[in-house]
Amino acid sequence: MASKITFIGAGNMAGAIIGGLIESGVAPSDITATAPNESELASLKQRLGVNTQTDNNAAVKDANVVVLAVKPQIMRSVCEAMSTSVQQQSPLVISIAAGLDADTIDQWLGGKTALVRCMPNTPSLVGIGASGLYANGAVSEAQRTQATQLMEAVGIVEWVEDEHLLDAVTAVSGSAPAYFFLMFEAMEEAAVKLGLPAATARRLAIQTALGAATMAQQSDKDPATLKQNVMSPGGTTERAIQHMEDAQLRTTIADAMQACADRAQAMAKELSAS
Ligand SMILES: NC(=O)C1=CN([C@@H]2O[C@H](COP(=O)(O)OP(=O)(O)OC[C@H]3O[C@@H](n4cnc5c(N)ncnc54)[C@H](O)[C@@H]3O)[C@@H](O)[C@H]2O)C=CC1
Ligand SMILES: O=C(O)[C@@H]1CCC=N1
Repeated sequence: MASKITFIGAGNMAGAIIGGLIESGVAPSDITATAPNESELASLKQRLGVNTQTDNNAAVKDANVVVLAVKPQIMRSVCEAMSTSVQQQSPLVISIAAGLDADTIDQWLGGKTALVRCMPNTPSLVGIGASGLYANGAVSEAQRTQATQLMEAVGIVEWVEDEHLLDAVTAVSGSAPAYFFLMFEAMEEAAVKLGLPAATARRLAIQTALGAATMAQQSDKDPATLKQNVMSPGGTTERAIQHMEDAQLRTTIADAMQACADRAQAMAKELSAS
């Protein structure tokens, strides 16, 4: 991928994607990251060897791809302050902000931007990311391929043709690593109550999640069948699963994902009106 890629913002998500890109073979010298804070940039430079810059406009010059990786709440001021540079350079712009719609960002950047909205997740850091992508009308086929290649370097990619579906992607993968981390916390706490040392419990729970995910990915059986295969009639798993069903775990998950997608929509409304 012989592109110069600039990340506007150098926080959790940018760091995860940059780490994954370098791991996949992208040269650190082809990557620039920006942030207002020199010390945040110094640690990124030391850790990953990328170029750093506190001036967003300078960082956009020479970039083929600009990834907007700041918090949604400051996206407007950041975009408006670099709109002239973006208009001059005409890079492919990829926004990873939750909620914010393509038309709003395009407007803040001065219009006619080739803009891809991407909803990634933090496992991109270890090359097992899952990203949803949406392109506006100004994105060429070559730029779509460029965005696919960039995000496939850190995981799997699914394109959506209806922009609103990115809110569903946020609910099922963007925010979802946190759901599984919560599950690890809860399982570790419960296992400690059952008498296991915390470190042992954590190791076993994480390895089990990894095993279940790998099986689900590699098997031709659906998750319901794989679950059934663990449940001996009258056995231990049946008791555990029955307890989860009785406690309406499915409803809790559905409600949480609905709340996630609703929040993305509400953020888009709040921020486009501000
Ligand atoms: N953290 C996650 O799991 C995910 C985050 N996202 C999206 O990624 C974006 C960034 O989120 P995080 O990385 O979690 O936030 P973060 O707070 O870790 O990073 C934000 C970065 O922006 C920098 N920044 C602040 N003002 C700036 C400016 N004027 N110019 C350049 N950089 C500036 C900060 O110094 C920091 O490096 C958000 O829009 C979020 O919706 C999307 C998917 C997953
Ligand atoms: O919580 C958030 O708003 C961001 C977007 C998806 C994951 N983290």
